[in-house]
Amino acid sequence: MSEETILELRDLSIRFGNQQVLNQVNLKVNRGEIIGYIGPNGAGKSTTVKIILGLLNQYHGEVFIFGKSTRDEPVDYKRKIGYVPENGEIYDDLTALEYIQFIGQMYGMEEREIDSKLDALLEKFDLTKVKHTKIASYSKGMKQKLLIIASLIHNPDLLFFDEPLSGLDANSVIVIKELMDQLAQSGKTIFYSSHIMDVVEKISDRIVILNKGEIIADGTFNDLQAQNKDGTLEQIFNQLTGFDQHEKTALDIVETIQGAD
Ligand SMILES: Nc1ncnc2c1ncn2[C@@H]1O[C@H](COP(=O)(O)OP(=O)(O)OP(=O)(O)O)[C@@H](O)[C@H]1O
Repeated sequence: MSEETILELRDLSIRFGNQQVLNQVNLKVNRGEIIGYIGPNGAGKSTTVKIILGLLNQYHGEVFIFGKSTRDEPVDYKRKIGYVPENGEIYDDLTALEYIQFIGQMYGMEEREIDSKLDALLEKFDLTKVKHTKIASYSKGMKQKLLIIASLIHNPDLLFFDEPLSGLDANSVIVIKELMDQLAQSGKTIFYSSHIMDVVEKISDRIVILNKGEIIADGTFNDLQAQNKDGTLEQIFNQLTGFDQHEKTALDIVETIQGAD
Protein backbone atom coordinates (compact mmCIF):
# COMPACT_ATOMS: atom_id res chain seq x y z
CA MET A 1 0.00 0.00 0.00
CA SER A 2 1.21 3.49 -0.85
CA GLU A 3 2.29 5.61 2.11
CA GLU A 4 0.92 8.86 0.71
CA THR A 5 -0.81 10.76 3.53
CA ILE A 6 -4.28 11.82 2.41
CA LEU A 7 -5.60 13.21 5.67
CA GLU A 8 -3.74 14.53 8.69
CA LEU A 9 -5.13 15.97 11.91
CA ARG A 10 -2.64 17.92 14.00
CA ASP A 11 -3.45 18.71 17.62
CA LEU A 12 -7.14 19.09 16.82
CA SER A 13 -9.07 20.53 19.77
CA ILE A 14 -12.48 22.11 20.16
CA ARG A 15 -14.62 23.28 23.08
CA PHE A 16 -18.33 23.88 23.20
CA GLY A 17 -18.91 26.11 26.23
CA ASN A 18 -17.24 24.37 29.17
CA GLN A 19 -17.03 21.03 27.39
CA GLN A 20 -13.72 20.01 25.82
CA VAL A 21 -15.12 17.89 22.97
CA LEU A 22 -11.82 17.16 21.18
CA ASN A 23 -8.49 17.28 22.96
CA GLN A 24 -5.29 17.27 20.90
CA VAL A 25 -6.32 14.68 18.35
CA ASN A 26 -3.46 13.61 16.06
CA LEU A 27 -4.03 11.25 13.16
CA LYS A 28 -2.51 10.42 9.79
CA VAL A 29 -4.51 8.48 7.22
CA ASN A 30 -2.82 6.97 4.18
CA ARG A 31 -4.17 6.60 0.67
CA GLY A 32 -6.24 3.43 0.22
CA GLU A 33 -6.87 2.92 3.92
CA ILE A 34 -10.26 2.23 5.46
CA ILE A 35 -10.16 3.82 8.90
CA GLY A 36 -12.81 2.69 11.36
CA TYR A 37 -13.31 5.78 13.54
CA ILE A 38 -15.33 4.62 16.51
CA GLY A 39 -16.21 5.73 20.01
CA PRO A 40 -19.08 5.94 22.50
CA ASN A 41 -21.99 8.35 21.94
CA GLY A 42 -20.74 11.89 22.39
CA ALA A 43 -17.05 10.96 22.01
CA GLY A 44 -16.55 13.60 19.30
CA LYS A 45 -16.60 11.53 16.07
CA SER A 46 -19.10 13.66 14.13
CA THR A 47 -17.44 16.81 15.44
CA THR A 48 -14.11 15.59 13.99
CA VAL A 49 -15.71 15.01 10.58
CA LYS A 50 -17.50 18.36 10.65
CA ILE A 51 -14.20 20.15 11.31
CA ILE A 52 -12.49 18.26 8.47
CA LEU A 53 -15.32 19.18 6.11
CA GLY A 54 -15.15 22.84 7.06
CA LEU A 55 -18.57 22.85 8.74
CA LEU A 56 -17.14 24.03 12.09
CA ASN A 57 -14.38 26.59 12.39
CA GLN A 58 -13.88 27.54 16.03
CA TYR A 59 -11.30 24.78 16.55
CA HIS A 60 -7.58 24.74 17.40
CA GLY A 61 -4.99 22.72 15.51
CA GLU A 62 -4.81 22.00 11.83
CA VAL A 63 -6.29 19.72 9.18
CA PHE A 64 -4.30 18.73 6.10
CA ILE A 65 -6.07 17.13 3.16
CA PHE A 66 -4.07 15.93 0.16
CA GLY A 67 -1.06 17.60 1.81
CA LYS A 68 -2.59 21.08 2.09
CA SER A 69 -3.93 22.89 5.12
CA THR A 70 -7.70 23.38 4.90
CA ARG A 71 -7.15 26.86 6.30
CA ASP A 72 -5.13 27.74 3.16
CA GLU A 73 -7.45 25.98 0.68
CA PRO A 74 -10.92 26.34 2.16
CA VAL A 75 -12.90 25.21 -0.91
CA ASP A 76 -10.89 23.34 -3.54
CA TYR A 77 -10.30 20.21 -1.50
CA LYS A 78 -14.05 19.65 -1.07
CA ARG A 79 -14.38 18.67 -4.72
CA LYS A 80 -12.44 15.49 -3.98
CA ILE A 81 -14.45 14.57 -0.90
CA GLY A 82 -17.64 12.52 -0.58
CA TYR A 83 -19.75 12.50 2.57
CA VAL A 84 -22.58 10.35 3.85
CA PRO A 85 -23.79 12.15 7.00
CA GLU A 86 -25.29 10.26 9.93
CA ASN A 87 -28.63 12.02 9.69
CA GLY A 88 -28.55 13.11 6.09
CA GLU A 89 -30.81 15.99 5.24
CA ILE A 90 -32.19 15.34 1.82
CA TYR A 91 -34.47 17.61 -0.20
CA ASP A 92 -37.72 15.66 0.03
CA ASP A 93 -39.47 17.73 -2.64
CA LEU A 94 -36.95 16.77 -5.32
CA THR A 95 -36.84 13.59 -7.37
CA ALA A 96 -33.69 11.40 -7.41
CA LEU A 97 -32.75 12.90 -10.78
CA GLU A 98 -33.21 16.51 -9.59
CA TYR A 99 -31.32 15.88 -6.34
CA ILE A 100 -28.33 14.17 -7.94
CA GLN A 101 -28.24 16.75 -10.76
CA PHE A 102 -28.10 19.46 -8.09
CA ILE A 103 -25.29 17.71 -6.18
CA GLY A 104 -23.32 16.83 -9.33
CA GLN A 105 -23.50 20.38 -10.68
CA MET A 106 -22.26 21.74 -7.34
CA TYR A 107 -19.19 19.58 -7.94
CA GLY A 108 -18.80 21.09 -11.41
CA MET A 109 -19.97 18.05 -13.37
CA GLU A 110 -21.72 18.24 -16.76
CA GLU A 111 -25.45 17.49 -16.84
CA ARG A 112 -25.02 14.65 -19.35
CA GLU A 113 -22.25 12.98 -17.35
CA ILE A 114 -24.36 13.13 -14.18
CA ASP A 115 -27.36 11.65 -15.98
CA SER A 116 -25.53 8.69 -17.49
CA LYS A 117 -23.71 7.88 -14.24
CA LEU A 118 -26.94 8.24 -12.31
CA ASP A 119 -28.82 5.81 -14.57
CA ALA A 120 -26.12 3.18 -14.05
CA LEU A 121 -25.98 3.75 -10.28
CA LEU A 122 -29.76 3.75 -9.82
CA GLU A 123 -29.89 0.41 -11.58
CA LYS A 124 -27.20 -1.05 -9.31
CA PHE A 125 -29.00 0.21 -6.22
CA ASP A 126 -32.37 -1.01 -7.50
CA LEU A 127 -33.80 2.52 -7.61
CA THR A 128 -34.41 2.95 -11.35
CA LYS A 129 -38.18 2.94 -10.98
CA VAL A 130 -38.08 5.94 -8.59
CA LYS A 131 -35.77 8.13 -10.66
CA HIS A 132 -38.62 10.61 -11.27
CA THR A 133 -40.40 10.11 -7.93
CA LYS A 134 -40.22 12.64 -5.11
CA ILE A 135 -37.81 11.56 -2.38
CA ALA A 136 -40.52 12.24 0.24
CA SER A 137 -42.14 8.91 -0.68
CA TYR A 138 -38.92 6.85 -0.37
CA SER A 139 -38.36 4.35 2.44
CA LYS A 140 -35.47 5.00 4.87
CA GLY A 141 -33.23 2.50 3.04
CA MET A 142 -34.00 4.05 -0.36
CA LYS A 143 -33.05 7.51 0.95
CA GLN A 144 -29.84 6.05 2.38
CA LYS A 145 -28.93 4.52 -0.98
CA LEU A 146 -29.51 7.89 -2.66
CA LEU A 147 -27.24 9.57 -0.08
CA ILE A 148 -24.56 7.00 -0.93
CA ILE A 149 -24.99 7.70 -4.66
CA ALA A 150 -24.76 11.45 -3.93
CA SER A 151 -21.48 10.91 -2.07
CA LEU A 152 -19.94 8.99 -4.99
CA ILE A 153 -21.29 10.70 -8.13
CA HIS A 154 -18.22 12.98 -8.55
CA ASN A 155 -15.69 10.16 -8.07
CA PRO A 156 -14.14 11.53 -4.85
CA ASP A 157 -10.76 10.38 -3.52
CA LEU A 158 -11.63 10.69 0.16
CA LEU A 159 -14.90 9.42 1.59
CA PHE A 160 -16.51 10.07 4.95
CA PHE A 161 -19.14 7.48 5.77
CA ASP A 162 -21.08 8.08 9.01
CA GLU A 163 -23.30 5.02 9.68
CA PRO A 164 -23.65 4.38 5.92
CA LEU A 165 -25.50 1.10 6.48
CA SER A 166 -28.29 2.75 8.45
CA GLY A 167 -31.66 1.41 7.29
CA LEU A 168 -30.22 -0.86 4.58
CA ASP A 169 -31.45 -4.44 4.16
CA ALA A 170 -29.08 -7.40 4.48
CA ASN A 171 -28.42 -7.67 0.73
CA SER A 172 -27.64 -3.96 0.39
CA VAL A 173 -25.32 -4.13 3.42
CA ILE A 174 -23.26 -6.81 1.67
CA VAL A 175 -23.06 -4.68 -1.49
CA ILE A 176 -21.91 -1.57 0.43
CA LYS A 177 -19.30 -3.55 2.41
CA GLU A 178 -17.94 -4.98 -0.84
CA LEU A 179 -18.13 -1.52 -2.44
CA MET A 180 -16.02 0.01 0.37
CA ASP A 181 -13.47 -2.75 -0.07
CA GLN A 182 -13.23 -2.24 -3.83
CA LEU A 183 -13.11 1.56 -3.52
CA ALA A 184 -10.17 1.23 -1.13
CA GLN A 185 -8.45 -1.21 -3.48
CA SER A 186 -8.79 1.34 -6.27
CA GLY A 187 -6.96 3.91 -4.13
CA LYS A 188 -9.84 5.72 -2.44
CA THR A 189 -9.48 6.49 1.26
CA ILE A 190 -12.43 5.85 3.56
CA PHE A 191 -13.05 7.37 6.97
CA TYR A 192 -15.73 5.10 8.35
CA SER A 193 -17.70 5.84 11.50
CA SER A 194 -20.17 3.33 12.89
CA HIS A 195 -21.46 1.65 16.01
CA ILE A 196 -21.85 -1.71 14.25
CA MET A 197 -18.72 -3.28 15.68
CA ASP A 198 -18.63 -6.53 13.72
CA VAL A 199 -18.71 -4.60 10.42
CA VAL A 200 -16.01 -2.16 11.59
CA GLU A 201 -13.91 -5.14 12.70
CA LYS A 202 -14.19 -6.85 9.30
CA ILE A 203 -13.98 -3.87 6.94
CA SER A 204 -11.34 -1.59 8.54
CA ASP A 205 -7.62 -1.73 7.77
CA ARG A 206 -7.10 0.32 10.89
CA ILE A 207 -9.30 1.11 13.86
CA VAL A 208 -9.12 4.36 15.82
CA ILE A 209 -11.04 4.55 19.09
CA LEU A 210 -12.01 7.98 20.35
CA ASN A 211 -13.13 8.36 23.96
CA LYS A 212 -14.06 11.69 25.56
CA GLY A 213 -12.34 13.56 22.75
CA GLU A 214 -9.04 11.65 22.90
CA ILE A 215 -7.65 8.80 20.82
CA ILE A 216 -7.23 5.83 23.14
CA ALA A 217 -6.35 3.17 20.54
CA ASP A 218 -5.02 3.20 16.97
CA GLY A 219 -4.04 0.09 15.05
CA THR A 220 -5.19 -2.90 13.04
CA PHE A 221 -7.74 -5.20 14.63
CA ASN A 222 -4.89 -7.67 15.25
CA ASP A 223 -2.87 -4.91 16.99
CA LEU A 224 -5.82 -4.10 19.25
CA GLN A 225 -6.30 -7.78 20.03
CA ALA A 226 -2.63 -8.16 20.88
CA GLN A 227 -2.63 -5.09 23.16
CA ASN A 228 -5.84 -6.09 24.90
CA LYS A 229 -7.12 -9.42 26.00
CA ASP A 230 -8.10 -10.73 22.55
CA GLY A 231 -11.86 -10.95 22.05
CA THR A 232 -14.12 -9.28 19.53
CA LEU A 233 -13.91 -5.58 18.70
CA GLU A 234 -17.06 -5.10 20.77
CA GLN A 235 -15.36 -6.62 23.83
CA ILE A 236 -12.15 -4.63 23.27
CA PHE A 237 -14.21 -1.45 22.77
CA ASN A 238 -16.14 -2.01 26.02
CA GLN A 239 -12.94 -2.80 27.89
CA LEU A 240 -11.07 0.29 26.60
CA THR A 241 -13.95 2.68 27.14
CA GLY A 242 -14.46 1.31 30.64
CA PHE A 243 -17.95 -0.02 30.07
CA ASP A 244 -18.73 -3.21 31.97
CA GLN A 245 -22.08 -2.22 33.40
CA HIS A 246 -24.38 -3.47 30.61
CA GLU A 247 -26.16 -6.09 32.73
CA LYS A 248 -26.68 -3.74 35.65
CA THR A 249 -27.82 -0.89 33.37
CA ALA A 250 -30.36 -3.15 31.64
CA LEU A 251 -31.60 -4.48 34.99
CA ASP A 252 -31.95 -0.93 36.37
CA ILE A 253 -34.02 0.04 33.31
CA VAL A 254 -36.31 -2.99 33.69
CA GLU A 255 -36.77 -2.25 37.40
CA THR A 256 -37.53 1.40 36.64
CA ILE A 257 -40.12 0.45 33.99
CA GLN A 258 -41.77 -2.04 36.29
CA GLY A 259 -41.80 0.43 39.18
CA ALA A 260 -41.27 -0.33 42.84
CA ASP A 261 -43.95 -2.67 44.24
N1 LIG B 1 -22.77 22.61 18.06
C1 LIG B 1 -22.62 22.08 19.28
N2 LIG B 1 -22.82 22.82 20.38
C2 LIG B 1 -22.65 22.32 21.62
N3 LIG B 1 -22.26 21.06 21.87
C3 LIG B 1 -22.05 20.27 20.81
C4 LIG B 1 -22.22 20.73 19.47
N4 LIG B 1 -21.91 19.70 18.62
C5 LIG B 1 -21.58 18.67 19.41
N5 LIG B 1 -21.66 18.99 20.71
C6 LIG B 1 -21.34 18.11 21.85
O1 LIG B 1 -20.08 17.52 21.58
C7 LIG B 1 -20.07 16.17 22.03
C8 LIG B 1 -19.62 15.27 20.89
O2 LIG B 1 -20.62 15.23 19.91
P1 LIG B 1 -20.45 14.39 18.56
O3 LIG B 1 -21.71 14.58 17.77
O4 LIG B 1 -19.17 14.73 17.91
O5 LIG B 1 -20.36 12.92 19.15
P2 LIG B 1 -20.29 11.52 18.39
O6 LIG B 1 -19.05 10.84 18.85
O7 LIG B 1 -20.46 11.72 16.92
O8 LIG B 1 -21.55 10.79 19.03
P3 LIG B 1 -22.65 9.76 18.42
O9 LIG B 1 -22.01 8.41 18.45
O10 LIG B 1 -23.76 9.86 19.43
O11 LIG B 1 -23.04 10.21 17.05
C9 LIG B 1 -21.46 15.88 22.57
O12 LIG B 1 -21.43 16.02 23.99
C10 LIG B 1 -22.33 16.96 21.96
O13 LIG B 1 -23.39 17.30 22.79
